[in-house]
Amino acid sequence: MRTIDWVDGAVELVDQTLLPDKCVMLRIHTVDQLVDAIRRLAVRGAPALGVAGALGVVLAGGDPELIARLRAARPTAVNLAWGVDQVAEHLPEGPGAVLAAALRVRDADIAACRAMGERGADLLAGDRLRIMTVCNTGGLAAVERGTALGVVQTLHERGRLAEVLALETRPLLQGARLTTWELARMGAPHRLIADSAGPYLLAKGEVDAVLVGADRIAANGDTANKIGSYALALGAERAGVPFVVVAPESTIDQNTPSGEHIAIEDRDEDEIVAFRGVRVAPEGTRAANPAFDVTPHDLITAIVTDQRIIRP
Ligand SMILES: CSC[C@@H](O)[C@@H](O)C(=O)COP(=O)(O)O
Repeated sequence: MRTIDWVDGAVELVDQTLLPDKCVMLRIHTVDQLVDAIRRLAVRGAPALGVAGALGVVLAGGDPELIARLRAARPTAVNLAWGVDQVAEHLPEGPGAVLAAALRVRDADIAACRAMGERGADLLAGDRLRIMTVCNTGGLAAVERGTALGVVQTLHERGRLAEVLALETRPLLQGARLTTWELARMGAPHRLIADSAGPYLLAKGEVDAVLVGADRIAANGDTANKIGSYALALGAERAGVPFVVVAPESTIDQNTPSGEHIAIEDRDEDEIVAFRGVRVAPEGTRAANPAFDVTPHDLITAIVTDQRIIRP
């Protein structure tokens, strides 16, 4: 199954808001529909957003206003703007060239994820690895295989995975809803943990490596990823556990010198005070909802890309 693809003249994508209860494909015909799907996280995860941006330019039919709106639908994952730009530069060559460029972005993601899986699994030492991860970085965050969870998949295929400890990833529960769903489909052993249990389990020696994805990697290696990643990086350093970022080269933003320049998406307060329409805090409670945090490069053991290993 592909998370996102171009099928019979439209974008098709898995509506991730409905998982794990239902696996429903959405057909997207307009940029407005695509921007809505991106904002409400029906499609999400940096590599999948890159492909959404690329395919969205085909839907935009050269309209610069639509392209600008698509490019800005979410601010933190650089892949979205990157995917748009990869395709938009072919607009003068006509619709055939635009579609071909968009499909190249899709195919490049499939190849990049496979390469990251291999390189990441080669990097990690040990035969029975216990991996901790946050958010969802699997096939649902890309096209076919994921980034950090792509490494987990490769380890599992090689018979080297003991267990995954997956953080539930408040407030939208990408870990509880999506990562567990993917790990179960892979047949990979896993347990779900509360986000706040991460550093404690690291301190107890229950983890061999922390693997996370990235939404934007600044030129100095500072890395924006799902909120909670920074706490894991601090816990991992204290426990002497490798903290490894797995992301395609397209997530590295050479135009952003360091983490303090990365725009962090602030999402709706309702996502914190309620879940799926059920209020969990007293009425009128205010909330802060940064969707990402920044892990400074000195806490990162290695960045595994589709082309190389960087030690920031
Ligand atoms: C391979 S996905 C890398 C990141 O995009 C992922 O870790 C993440 O933070 C996704 O956040 P989301 O808000 O679900 O789009």
